[in-house]
Amino acid sequence: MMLSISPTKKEAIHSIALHIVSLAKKNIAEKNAFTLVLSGGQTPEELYKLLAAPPFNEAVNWSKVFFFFGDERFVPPTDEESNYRMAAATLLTPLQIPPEQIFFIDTAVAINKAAELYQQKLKSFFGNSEMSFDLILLGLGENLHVASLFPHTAILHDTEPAVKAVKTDDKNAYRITMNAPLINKAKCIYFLVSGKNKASAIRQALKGPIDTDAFPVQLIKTPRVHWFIDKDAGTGL
Ligand SMILES: O=C1O[C@H](COP(=O)(O)O)[C@@H](O)[C@H](O)[C@H]1O
Repeated sequence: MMLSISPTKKEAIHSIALHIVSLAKKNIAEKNAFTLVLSGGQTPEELYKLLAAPPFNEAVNWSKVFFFFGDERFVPPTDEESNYRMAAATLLTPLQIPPEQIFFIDTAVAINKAAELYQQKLKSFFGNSEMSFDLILLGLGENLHVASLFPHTAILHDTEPAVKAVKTDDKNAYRITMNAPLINKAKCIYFLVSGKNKASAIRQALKGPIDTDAFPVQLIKTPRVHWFIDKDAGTGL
């Protein structure tokens, strides 16, 4: 595990953007493609805007990047709460990414069907290769949820990689998410977390007693995890 603490949110975002660009270039040079799983919520908005603006928009051959979503709220793609809507507005549309490179979670069907269809989409993208993304971006909720893996939900006990529908106590109660076994298969995982309101969650995640039912983020435990946080979020470390 690596931990980078920047003085401000702006600097944490700049640092993660540089790492994303470098990883994208490396993967594109080696295998002519880069698979990137986007996180939702509010924290990554500024990161996505930065990546879509000079000089970052010119630093990567974006035609070789394939975009996926780690989780989605079960709302229409036009809804304020849609993770897809946020990523499209801040990153995908400004970069003019064509639809063939965007693997979004279709919320126009019944929720269990939506999860099943997304899993099928991922399986057919990877074909005979292992379903392992080059980079998964993640955030952290104040209640230590990650993607849509919420405390005390059945999905936390999954042992096989999958995409599932979940019901939570959160205001966006119905969601679709990659589970921890699938996330942990990624070649790289970057967390972006900022703000004093996340300090206690970060402390529990990194220094707290292990209790994955209460603190789902602790399920993400490959050595290939890099945390990018600002000083405020790191207050309790
Ligand atoms: O609901 C969600 O929350 C987490 C954290 O979001 P943030 O706004 O507190 O950064 C996010 O990573 C996840 O994708 C999203 O669906």
